[in-house]
Amino acid sequence: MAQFPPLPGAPGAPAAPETGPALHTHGLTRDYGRGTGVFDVALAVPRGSVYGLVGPNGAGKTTLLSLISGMRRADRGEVEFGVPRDRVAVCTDVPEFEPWLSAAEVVELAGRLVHADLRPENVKTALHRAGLSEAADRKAGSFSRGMTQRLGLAAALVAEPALMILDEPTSALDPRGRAEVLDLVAGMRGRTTVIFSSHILADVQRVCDQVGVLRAGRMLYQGPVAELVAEHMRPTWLIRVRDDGGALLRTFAAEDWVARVSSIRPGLVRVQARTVEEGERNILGVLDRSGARVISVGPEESDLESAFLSITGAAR
Ligand SMILES: Nc1ncnc2c1ncn2[C@@H]1O[C@H](COP(=O)(O)OP(=O)(O)OP(=O)(O)O)[C@@H](O)[C@H]1O
Repeated sequence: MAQFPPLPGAPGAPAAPETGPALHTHGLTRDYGRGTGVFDVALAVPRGSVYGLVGPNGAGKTTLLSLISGMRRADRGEVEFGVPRDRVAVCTDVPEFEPWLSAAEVVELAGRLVHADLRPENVKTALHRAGLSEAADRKAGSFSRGMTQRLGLAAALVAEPALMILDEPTSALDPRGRAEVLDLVAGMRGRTTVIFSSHILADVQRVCDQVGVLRAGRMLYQGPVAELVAEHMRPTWLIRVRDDGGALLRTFAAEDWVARVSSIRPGLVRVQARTVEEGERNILGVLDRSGARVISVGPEESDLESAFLSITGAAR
């Protein structure tokens, strides 16, 4: 049985501290059997951060967020909020609303659950931030999946939460909608703590400062995105040349410090050294001796995607 401490903000509970993590869990476990579920998860979400929860399909992201938000029960472990419980907002990946309510009514209802004195401006602002001003009077039942997802965000935003838990908030959105929602999330940094799950690692890299990598229900890495990317920096360079690059490729292949060389497309060669140092010491000398007409040469940027693939054991 899960041992939950009294929720901060609940009657009789101590006042929430203003420092320390906005959310943390200890030993959080939900075992569905046959190795699935989440196991011993110690999540730590720093106050004011934007925390991305990533992992392959079935890693346990939705389960973990549901345990935190109380929608599912843990077998064991603890969830501790560092913010008042009534300032935590949750938005599921497929939010559902009464189809006969207008978007404004949905948001107003959500807001009044928390603030009895909610003002019409609060509803307007939330709809505006979620990009739904034009659709305020339309029935929720007529909304596309992307608009429904935005409505979920508006309903979560209206009471100005201190912590937002968002499960795949951009999954149903087109590229423009995704960019808008990511900007919205990025704009909350420092004021509102946000934890969101996503499959799209470029999105996470763009807006998150913290990341948690789940695989098979276990947390493989948790910490700053920048650190994870730097740890997995690969000693790889991209070289653009005027010709098709075939001769250069053969030249690099004969070098003993080169671990791998490949042609990405005509005129673009990728060279992977055994170490950063060997690459930095040798690459320009080889280019010089080769006589190739070099347009550009530079390190291949490491990104969250390559770090993720490395950490979860998949080869690129
Ligand atoms: N209620 C349940 N009963 C039994 N097994 C479940 C239940 N819910 C989820 N699972 C299993 O637990 C694992 C984790 O599922 P979960 O939905 O939490 O993963 P996820 O990381 O959110 O996946 P996705 O990225 O595909 O949405 C999966 O193997 C899933 O089939």
